[in-house]
Amino acid sequence: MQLSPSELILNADNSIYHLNILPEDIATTIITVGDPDRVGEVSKYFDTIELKKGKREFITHTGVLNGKRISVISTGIGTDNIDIVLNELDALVNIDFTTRTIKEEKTTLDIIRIGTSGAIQKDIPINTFLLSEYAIGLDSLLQFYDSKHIQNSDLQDAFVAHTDWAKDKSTPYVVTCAKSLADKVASDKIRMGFTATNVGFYGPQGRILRLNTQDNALNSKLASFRYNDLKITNLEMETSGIYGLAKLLGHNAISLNAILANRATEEFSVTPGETVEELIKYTLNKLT
Ligand SMILES: O=P(O)(O)O[C@H]1O[C@H](CO)[C@@H](O)[C@H]1O
Ligand SMILES: O=c1cc[nH]c(=O)[nH]1
Repeated sequence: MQLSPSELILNADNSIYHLNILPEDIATTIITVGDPDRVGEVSKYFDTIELKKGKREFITHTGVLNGKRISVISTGIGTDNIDIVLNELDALVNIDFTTRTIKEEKTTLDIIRIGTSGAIQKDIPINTFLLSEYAIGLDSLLQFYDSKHIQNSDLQDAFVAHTDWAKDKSTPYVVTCAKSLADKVASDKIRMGFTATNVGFYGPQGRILRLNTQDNALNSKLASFRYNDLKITNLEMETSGIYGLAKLLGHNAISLNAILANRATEEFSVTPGETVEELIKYTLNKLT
């Protein structure tokens, strides 16, 4: 079936609509970062850079490090942007732009998020590196897709009961990382975690500046939730969407978090730039 111009949207140069890149512009190993300025912080370590392109918050650099071709792309903030980035990355490798048809033979991408995050457990020190083994999406992205088969409904039901989750909010979904990729990047420098992804930085992460929240106990309920030996470790804004869509589309994804805030101890890193830089160097070293 041919995908129509309103569904698969290509620019005049045949690049994909938002990312503004061509199929040949990306490697099969892709690092995602939230902040467009972080793209250069990653690609400055490449031995060679073959491409720099961008549009809106979606900046892409592709290059080679130690013989391995890598792309780094900024997603901006939130799972709404992740919907765009994951679908367009997949289209770049798995849809033929000339015939507008889905390719018979699929390409699998390795997708590695390098992002920042806030811990909700007291015992997670500032500047920790954390790999999200599990993610719980408090956003609604995955619920728009045929995705029940990749959700962990028992865990979700236990979470909804524990937190007395308001019906006005979307139903939480639990998804997991790609174990093979996690094994490649993990070490004793990385703490494994269970990441909660939410739709905002303030109210949805329990921050109160001037506005009161619907549930002032949200973060303490997240922190006290237990399921077998699992407990929620940290909060950020992309991981559940990346894991959910990557799994549905047949890609491998992991999310690495530089813990800059601890919400339980009310601390924030005094060296955020250095911590993110260390995580970038660590990740590139493991990938190449
Ligand atoms: O540092 P990045 O990758 O943007 O990740 C985290 O930081 C942003 C909020 O400040 C959100 O995108 C959150 O997920
Ligand atoms: O607390 C934090 C820190 C970074 N990013 C988030 O989303 N939350």
